[in-house]
Amino acid sequence: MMNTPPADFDIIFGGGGTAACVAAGRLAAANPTLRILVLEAGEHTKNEDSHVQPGRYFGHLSPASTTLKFHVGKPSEALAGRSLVIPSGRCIGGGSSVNFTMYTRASASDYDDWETQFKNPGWGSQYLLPLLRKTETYQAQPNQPTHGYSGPLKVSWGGHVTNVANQFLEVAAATDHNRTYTEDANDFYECNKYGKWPKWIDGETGKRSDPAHYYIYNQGANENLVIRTGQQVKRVLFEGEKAVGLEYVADRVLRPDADQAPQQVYASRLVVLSSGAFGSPAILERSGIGAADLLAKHDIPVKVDLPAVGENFQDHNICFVPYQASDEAETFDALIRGDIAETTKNSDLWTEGKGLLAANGMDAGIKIRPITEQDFAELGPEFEGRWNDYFVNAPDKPVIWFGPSSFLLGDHTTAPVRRYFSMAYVNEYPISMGSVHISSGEDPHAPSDFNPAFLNHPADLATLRWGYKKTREIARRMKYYRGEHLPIHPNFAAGSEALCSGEVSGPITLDAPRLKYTEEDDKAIDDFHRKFIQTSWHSLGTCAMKPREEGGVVDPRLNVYGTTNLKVAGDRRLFHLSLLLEFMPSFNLSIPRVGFCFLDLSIAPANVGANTYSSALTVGEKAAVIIAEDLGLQIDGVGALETSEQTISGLDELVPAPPTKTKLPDDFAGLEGIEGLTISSMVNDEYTNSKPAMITVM
Ligand SMILES: Cc1cc2nc3c(=O)[nH]c(=O)nc-3n(C[C@H](O)[C@H](O)[C@H](O)COP(=O)(O)OP(=O)(O)OC[C@H]3O[C@@H](n4cnc5c(N)ncnc54)[C@H](O)[C@@H]3O)c2cc1C
Repeated sequence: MMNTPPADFDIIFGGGGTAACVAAGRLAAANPTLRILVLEAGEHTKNEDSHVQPGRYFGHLSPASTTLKFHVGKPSEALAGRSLVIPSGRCIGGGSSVNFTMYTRASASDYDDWETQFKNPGWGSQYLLPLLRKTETYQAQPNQPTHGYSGPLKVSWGGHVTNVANQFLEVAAATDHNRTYTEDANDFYECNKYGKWPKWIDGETGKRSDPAHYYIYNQGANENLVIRTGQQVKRVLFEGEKAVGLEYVADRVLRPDADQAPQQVYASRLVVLSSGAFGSPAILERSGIGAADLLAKHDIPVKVDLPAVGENFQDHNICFVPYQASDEAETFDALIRGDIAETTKNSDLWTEGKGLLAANGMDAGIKIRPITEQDFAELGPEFEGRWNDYFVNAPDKPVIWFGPSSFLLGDHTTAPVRRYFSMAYVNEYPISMGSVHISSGEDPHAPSDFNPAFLNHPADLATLRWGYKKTREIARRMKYYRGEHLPIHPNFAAGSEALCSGEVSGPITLDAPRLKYTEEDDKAIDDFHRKFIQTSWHSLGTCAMKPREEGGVVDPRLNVYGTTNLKVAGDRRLFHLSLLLEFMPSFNLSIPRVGFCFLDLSIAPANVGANTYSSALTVGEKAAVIIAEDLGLQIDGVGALETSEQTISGLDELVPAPPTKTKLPDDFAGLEGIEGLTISSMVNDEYTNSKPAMITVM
């Protein structure tokens, strides 16, 4: 038995992303004497324009970005030989500090499945809805029963809703007589209603609503809450079966010249892994927790043979199909190209909480399910089984989400300089599932052995085919429509009725007949999806919360199977805690104990039919409850989070400033030629290790 050095902290978080910021922030607010360390691979985000101005999210997608980590999948026949590249957030706040700020909630039945199908008591919708409400102040609309009105994160329509979105809604209303409009398309329960789309943006200040700023940076005066950036967690340190600390090394992207000697840090009460769907399984495997044969391959002594670690990888498949737009369309394209006048104008507007930098260009949409015979015919026989097995008895689950985006999400260096809008459609519950594992037992910077497994099932293609056809009919009728952007559309055969048109003078009439697609046309659409489908940036599921014998890695208390944990025996039930949290008690510390648990979207046992930020926040809130109870902390009122803008200061245990200009980070070695990585590359991106500069303000 090793002699564990004295602990420097009560709780250590390995990974400082979305869920970690929420849980660490809640615990610190509840008891400021709790010594909490957050170790994060990426950089600080505090008050950086590239993070707080939501409209700059494109910049993070640049191949030179240091705020994303790019995970390169194996080449796949299902993707026409492509290697899909899937990024994840890599900074304080993780995905929430770089994402598109789309506010989309899961369906209630998604969480009910987590509870009943995957046997996780306390994780059903009735327990999580109070936590969803607790995260938010819903500025978009008053008095909605399923929304919250006093949480730290603001939700609004953003600083500008484009006329493209309004046109989309008008055409949908005029042509889709089977579906209606709603003011709240995210009420948690309903599908098949068109609506404006809210954002995680403060409607008054125009700022991004992220837990980095509103759960962590606003507690800058608390010296017991320590954030260390530029640190790669290598593995968990154990004393027997008990997790006692973390080993970490300097991050090579942020600190390329730093000594790589491993350092150790110890916790007196809890070690938390919160490194996301890619980071958390990798840390577990390097710690000897994973499939025994895989660990043996990398010379890692087996601590727990847990074959499900790194399996069950899920995401959503998305396609942004671009259309040429007339000059009247309000779009982000000039901003993305770095146009100085446009950037200056919108920077000025942002100071008043208005304009495109206070928005995201995705202002309308629908969670849609098939209704008509034509819908089912377009979805075809490949989808029939999926419909009957999965969707038919879950009326709140959308088959796809679709909506307009006021930009071309593609390479603006090769596209003609003009305005574009796109139709985005997302397969909300792909059947195909992948895996992510380590490729080295020692080097935490080594690329992962990653199989995204997109489009391995024919029903996934059928769903997307429906998305293409439905959205194209709306796009062609919108008054700003000026033809398809041919490089990113299916290559229909000459003579096909479906042939794309390129430049046109205007839209077709609202009552024009719908296009008819032949089998050959459908094949062209499938080929197109194999070539162009991409990630929705919604990775999850790789350390699934399920029974161990059913492929689980963590139990419903977020403890890793086979390690000593803090499971509280007895009769305290989670729903009592959820109710208590409504009133946010404060904590009293009791017996020091050490444990090990998990907290990020890697725990999701199954997919959610939505963008995933909202679920990550909820996992963070739920984890705060569980940790408080497991540590024997008494909850008798939880400290409120100070959300005033003035309090965002302090917490400055910063790494040295990153170098201003270096070669591409290691993540990118050999990636230059990979299709998909150029998506959203910016005109003015320099290969720097500083903030990616998508939009320059001169
Ligand atoms: C580009 C992008 C756009 C998105 N757009 C939207 C959107 O518009 N709406 C929406 O709802 N969702 C969106 N998402 C998804 C959403 O942001 C994520 O689902 C969510 O942030 C996941 O939270 P998490 O806590 O599980 O992990 P993350 O937030 O990814 O946090 C994990 C953290 O761990 C760190 N880490 C990893 N490995 C290590 C290690 N070894 N050592 C130390 N630190 C480590 C990472 O750097 C990261 O900061 C988007 C995501 C991305 C990446």
